[in-house]
Amino acid sequence: MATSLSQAYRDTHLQPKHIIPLDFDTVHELPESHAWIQTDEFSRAAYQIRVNQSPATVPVIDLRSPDVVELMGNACRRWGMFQVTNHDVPSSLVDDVVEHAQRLFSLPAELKLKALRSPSGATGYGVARISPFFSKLMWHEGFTIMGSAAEHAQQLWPHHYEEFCDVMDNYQKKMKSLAYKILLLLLKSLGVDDQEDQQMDCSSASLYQSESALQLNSYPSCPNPNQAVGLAPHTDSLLLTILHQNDTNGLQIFQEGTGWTPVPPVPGALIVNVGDLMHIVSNARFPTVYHRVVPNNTRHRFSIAYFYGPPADSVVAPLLSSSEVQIPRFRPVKVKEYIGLKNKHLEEALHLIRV
Ligand SMILES: C=C1C[C@]23C[C@H]1CC[C@H]2[C@@]12CCC[C@@](C)(C(=O)O1)[C@H]2[C@@H]3C(=O)O
Ligand SMILES: O=C(O)CCC(=O)C(=O)O
Ligand SMILES: [Fe+2]
Repeated sequence: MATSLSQAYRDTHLQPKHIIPLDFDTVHELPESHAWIQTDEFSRAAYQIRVNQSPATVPVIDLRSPDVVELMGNACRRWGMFQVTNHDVPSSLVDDVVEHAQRLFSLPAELKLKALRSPSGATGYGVARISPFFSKLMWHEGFTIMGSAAEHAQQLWPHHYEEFCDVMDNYQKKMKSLAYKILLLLLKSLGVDDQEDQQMDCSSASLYQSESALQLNSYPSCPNPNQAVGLAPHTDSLLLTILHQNDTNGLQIFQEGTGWTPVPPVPGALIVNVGDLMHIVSNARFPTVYHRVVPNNTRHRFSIAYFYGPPADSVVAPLLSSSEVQIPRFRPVKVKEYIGLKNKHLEEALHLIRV
């Protein structure tokens, strides 16, 4: 039987102990558990490097631009990221998703814990999946949806869970078609134009089929943001991530030589970033983006991340364009095998499949 994405995550869970989010409503100073400043992780280069104050910023691209393929290709090669406008996702739908996320995160802590993602689960309320890799906790709480959210939403709102599920389903449908559109444009910019050619090669992923996950993120205002971490630096694992952020700064990307660059919210735009699998498919022509979230003293940040990837049972391999001579930099890897490697080795996973 085919493995679903959620099964692939369940199969390789790595959570020795059950970590639960802080009850942010009741704390007025930064607890020891969330104070990163004295840890090795905090002083490692990635944290120390200054934040670029007047940086070049990731490009904002109009999806209807006649040069969209070139613009996106350039942005992905240079940044692994861009923001997109004219994406046809109604702002009312985005607002609806954010409102439901806000409603969820403002529930009392003991109620949210009823929908806790179990250590071996995929869907539900909880800390970021990467949390066990760090000795301190993040100033963050999340709600992950893989497949149906009904079971967990019902634990929160026994009689009114359907509306939440409908909104999340609608949003995922819209995201899916946007992600597919963007994937085709990116493949075109990589010189892989021919869908038929590719599908004949049955060893490579069926990039034209997909699975996805939705992550609602909440970063409450933080009493001591300079010593805390909203979301620790990481790369996203799948092909593409499409992110909405509310009007509160916090997202930063890391680039060699430049350091951390903020990605300020652009009203109405969605952020698109390259994930590890796209890095593999592009044969490292597109970098996978190392990013983090820093907390804010006064404002509550919310973000909605949609992760788009091929089916868990399919194989991903570098797609080499016919017009350039290239040597594959990665061996072919099954999506679920890569998820397993990532869940075990985090950023080392890509090195393990390098050839
Ligand atoms: C489909 C995905 C993508 C996941 C795992 C799973 C569902 C939740 C996603 C996140 C969301 C928060 C950051 C991250 C790093 C995390 O800890 O959970 C993401 C991770 C990934 O991109 O690897
Ligand atoms: O909140 C953000 O802007 C980042 C979220 C993120 O990186 C993720 O969910 O993977
Ligand atoms: Fe991310």
